[in-house]
Amino acid sequence: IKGILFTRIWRLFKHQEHKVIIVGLDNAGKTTILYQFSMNEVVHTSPTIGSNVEEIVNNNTRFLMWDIGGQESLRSSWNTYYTNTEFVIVRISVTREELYKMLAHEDLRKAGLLIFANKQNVKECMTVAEISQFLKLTSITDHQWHIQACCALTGEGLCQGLEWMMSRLKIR
Ligand SMILES: Nc1nc2c(ncn2[C@@H]2O[C@H](COP(=O)(O)OP(=O)(O)OP(=O)(O)O)[C@@H](O)[C@H]2O)c(=O)[nH]1
Ligand SMILES: [Mg+2]
Repeated sequence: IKGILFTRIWRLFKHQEHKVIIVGLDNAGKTTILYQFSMNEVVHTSPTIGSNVEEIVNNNTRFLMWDIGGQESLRSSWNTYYTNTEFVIVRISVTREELYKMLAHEDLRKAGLLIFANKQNVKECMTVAEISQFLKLTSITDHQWHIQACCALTGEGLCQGLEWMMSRLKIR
């Protein structure tokens, strides 16, 4: 136990475990994305009350991913997860105002922003270009950001999102 604790603390100390939060409106596919990352599997989900957390290891880089429930009543408590967050993954449906408010939060000053345009297999789904325009992403200059089309059911696009996060860590 002592050993495990020590490793954990050491890791935190060395910043080798990178905290990621996944936020977005309910039904966006956040939990599906989390378990695609951690198990390479589509799990049966029900609306998340509170949060789920999983450790994802990629090339010796450890990410601690928090998937936070997106129902309206839960959104006011998103900010309790912000401390030490290095990356935020969101699905489009967060409105522009909500997104900008979130990025302005002190605890997310240095966080990178990865936007998953999920459910690309759904016809009516907004494209990357439409989402970029809607969220006015090009006006975000104080955070590094990236938008990635994906489909959590097949896992398509998720790796590219993870790779972007890895590349951000390298150049810091
Ligand atoms: N067609 C399609 N359905 C998806 C995709 N990703 C997730 N879903 C489905 O969307 C529904 C909601 O997914 P969840 O992962 O539970 O959504 P959530 O964002 O965690 O929702 P909350 O926990 O309420 O915030 C589920 O039925 C998923 O199977 C996708 O890429 N394509
Ligand atoms: Mg969920």
